[in-house]
Amino acid sequence: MSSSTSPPPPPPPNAMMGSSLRPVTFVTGNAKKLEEVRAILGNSIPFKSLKLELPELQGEPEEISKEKARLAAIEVNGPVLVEDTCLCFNALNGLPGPYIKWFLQKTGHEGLNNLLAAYEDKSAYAMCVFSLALGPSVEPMAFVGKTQGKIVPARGPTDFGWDPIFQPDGYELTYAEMPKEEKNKISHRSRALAMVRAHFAEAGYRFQTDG
Ligand SMILES: O=c1nc[nH]c2c1ncn2[C@H]1C[C@H](O)[C@@H](COP(=O)(O)OP(=O)(O)OP(=O)(O)O)O1
Ligand SMILES: [Mg+2]
Repeated sequence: MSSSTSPPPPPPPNAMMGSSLRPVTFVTGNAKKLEEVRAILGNSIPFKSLKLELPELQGEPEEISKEKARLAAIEVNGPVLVEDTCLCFNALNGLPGPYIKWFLQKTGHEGLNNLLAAYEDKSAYAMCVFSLALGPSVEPMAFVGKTQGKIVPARGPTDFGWDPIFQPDGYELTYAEMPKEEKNKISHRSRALAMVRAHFAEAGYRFQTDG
């Protein structure tokens, strides 16, 4: 059956599609994270950055990351991207997980190895949860990337967190010993950013140009 009036157009796949967004601001207090995000994203997603240490909830990694995004979106009053990084020991059912920053600060690389001394299983995974909030009143979306590996006595440069004690599966080198480009190919961060990128491509956001 045909009708004389055409049906209403289907709703856009994303409510923000076609509207002009300000560029996304990546909010972090960690310069090394920012360096990696820049190297991994290149020109694929236009973004600015803001150095800000946001308060972090306790809880499950995804909720911690999303809450960070909510707070960042209020600060920036626009679209934001944040991430929270976990280092999870399988023998400890995923701990230290999101609390790795404090464990690292208080016990150092050696203390982190000692935590596993009582266990045969030294396996671990690095995890990054990026959260994107399009604005202060929009529910954040989370994107997770993981890299499996094991915890080893520290080897390599000590300029970025727990890189010297994490040896990804399939490598004889720790993250710290690997050339940066190699880490960025296989890292928890690059895997999560691949999902962020796919989302941007799919949602078709348009960004305001300056001015
Ligand atoms: O690829 C990494 N390789 C080695 N170490 C890493 C990596 N990525 C984060 N890290 C460290 C930084 C911090 O000690 C903890 C995560 O805590 P996390 O709250 O996500 O980071 P942060 O407070 O430094 O920066 P932010 O302002 O974005 O929250 O693991
Ligand atoms: Mg933090």
